[in-house]
Amino acid sequence: MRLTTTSRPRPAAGAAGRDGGAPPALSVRHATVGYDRRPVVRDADLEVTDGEAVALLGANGSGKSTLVRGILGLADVLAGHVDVLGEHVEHGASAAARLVGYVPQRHSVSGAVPSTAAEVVGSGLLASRGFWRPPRRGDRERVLAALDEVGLADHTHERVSRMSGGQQRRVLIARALVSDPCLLVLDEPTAGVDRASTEQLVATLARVKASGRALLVVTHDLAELRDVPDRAVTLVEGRVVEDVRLGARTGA
Ligand SMILES: Nc1ncnc2c1ncn2[C@@H]1O[C@H](COP(=O)(O)OP(=O)(O)OP(=O)(O)O)[C@@H](O)[C@H]1O
Repeated sequence: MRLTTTSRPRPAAGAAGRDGGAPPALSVRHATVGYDRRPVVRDADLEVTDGEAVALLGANGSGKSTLVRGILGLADVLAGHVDVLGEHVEHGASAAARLVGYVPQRHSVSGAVPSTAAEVVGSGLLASRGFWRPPRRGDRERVLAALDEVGLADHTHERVSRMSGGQQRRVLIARALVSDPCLLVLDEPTAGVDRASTEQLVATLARVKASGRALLVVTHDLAELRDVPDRAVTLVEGRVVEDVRLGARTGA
């Protein structure tokens, strides 16, 4: 039984887009992002629309994580704008937590925690809603739909610590999807994952994109993502030096 649909209703939007239509999932305009007033990323422009996937490339220390932290409201936007679905993202503000799903780099689930896949995914609802709020009707269905979206509907009650690294990564993607974000940001989703699991992860990302969500994927290995990214944006020393549309690629 499929619990997800292929076209998602948009959550309530903020301001209209620049052409007066619906705002893009992510709009970064002339943004300078850094820490303690020290700029790391300067004058960056980046837009990701619904159903579009963008790969974010750059050498170590080029500022990829800092830009992502700016989008998540975890680093200071010192100048310019970062808008998610037309809502300004400010350091510490809650808009990003509601509208952006985030899958951190090399995150796996501790073997010491005897949680099931459903419990880990359910924790994503607490994070986006606030720990003090009571469970809502429909939470169980949301968890099942998120697990279905990543192809793990048959693993709901399985201990995550017993799953493969690739499956654990997909559980974490489901945790990021459970609050129905318009934008999913992933930091090196295929790093440290074997080839077969990478194929499944890439298929999962293709499905998430087909559902209409926007994807921003930080990666060192564009080829590994096959045909998922529509564009590649490259950072060098904190500046966006290239934003190119990618043609259909056949992969290796
Ligand atoms: N929390 C922080 N406080 C102060 N400076 C930071 C912080 N995090 C990163 N930096 C600095 O920002 C610069 C860019 O780092 P960042 O982690 O954004 O690069 P990156 O492209 O993501 O690198 P990598 O590929 O190695 O993860 C570096 O000079 C780093 O020292």
